[in-house]
Amino acid sequence: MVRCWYAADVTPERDQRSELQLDPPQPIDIQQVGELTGVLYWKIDADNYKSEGILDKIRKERGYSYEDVIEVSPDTLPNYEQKIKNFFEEHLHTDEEIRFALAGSGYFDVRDPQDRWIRIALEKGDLIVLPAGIYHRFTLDEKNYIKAMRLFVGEPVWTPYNRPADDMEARKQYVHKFS
Ligand SMILES: CSCCC(=O)/C(O)=C/O
Ligand SMILES: [Fe+2]
Repeated sequence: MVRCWYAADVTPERDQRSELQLDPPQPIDIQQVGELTGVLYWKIDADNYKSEGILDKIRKERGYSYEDVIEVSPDTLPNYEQKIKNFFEEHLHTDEEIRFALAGSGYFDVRDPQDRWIRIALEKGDLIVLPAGIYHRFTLDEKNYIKAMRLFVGEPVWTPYNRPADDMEARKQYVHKFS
């Protein structure tokens, strides 16, 4: 099962790629993360997802018509340094952010209703959906590699809106549901 915990701040001594555990650690399970934030989660067989059928069912039910694959590593991602920096700027999107880890791992951080960071350790086979309007960020972990499928309803829009974006309609709707 995907591991999640409340995360400490990044400091000069604690890199974004470290676990950022609190002292003492404050784990939280993904069901609770979902209740607090609206994040959805599924475990999928990443080696057999085509025959397994779970991904197809999710895709049909939620209307995900677009897919591509992103490989985040210094060797594979064009403009890597800038993209890594952008991914870790706290931001929101006007649509869901859907990521299915095919290989490797990384951390998605999402804000809870008290504005605390919850860290979600995405690994091979984890599929998460971040709702439109949720403040979040992404970083690789210390292994420095993830390959993920990106899904979308219709033509993809990847635009991040950095915090503060509280006046955006997507944010207002999100806050109305989860606060
Ligand atoms: C694991 S995919 C890289 C992160 C990303 O695409 C994104 O939009 C983060 O917010
Ligand atoms: Fe994002």
